[in-house]
Amino acid sequence: MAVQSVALVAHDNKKKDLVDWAYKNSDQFAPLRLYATGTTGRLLSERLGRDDIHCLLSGPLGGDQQIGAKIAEGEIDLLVFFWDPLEPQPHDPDIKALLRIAALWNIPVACNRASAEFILSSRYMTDTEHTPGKPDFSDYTGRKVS
Ligand SMILES: O=C(CO)COP(=O)(O)O
Repeated sequence: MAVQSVALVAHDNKKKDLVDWAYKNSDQFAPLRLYATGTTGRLLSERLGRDDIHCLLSGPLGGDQQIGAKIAEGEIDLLVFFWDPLEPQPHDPDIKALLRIAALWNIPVACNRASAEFILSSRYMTDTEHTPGKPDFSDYTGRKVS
């Protein structure tokens, strides 16, 4: 399964880095469905000249949770989240929840430009034979609860 949809998220001090990186790779992004939290999405739309980015709510207003829900529903194949390790965020529980859901559903996550470059240059980006392996939660969902 090739990557078809990507979520892009960045904290304020990292937005320039993310937008510059996305612009540099805009040819590779062209065929991909893009999702983003509100402010990140607005900046990306302006810079990439795309009006088809699915801009959700701003992160602190629920956007991180919206992205997490889309990951759980299988709508997002890759998360690029340049989070800021030096700045406390008011919605820290939402950030943690988003990263947890991405780990739970086994999707690749890039947390900075270096990891984003590794992932974007991976042959798995376009390999239709490769399946990242969706986890099987049937033991959990079918468990006995008295
Ligand atoms: O806060 C964010 C991620 O946690 C990003 O939200 P914005 O893109 O709306 O700034």
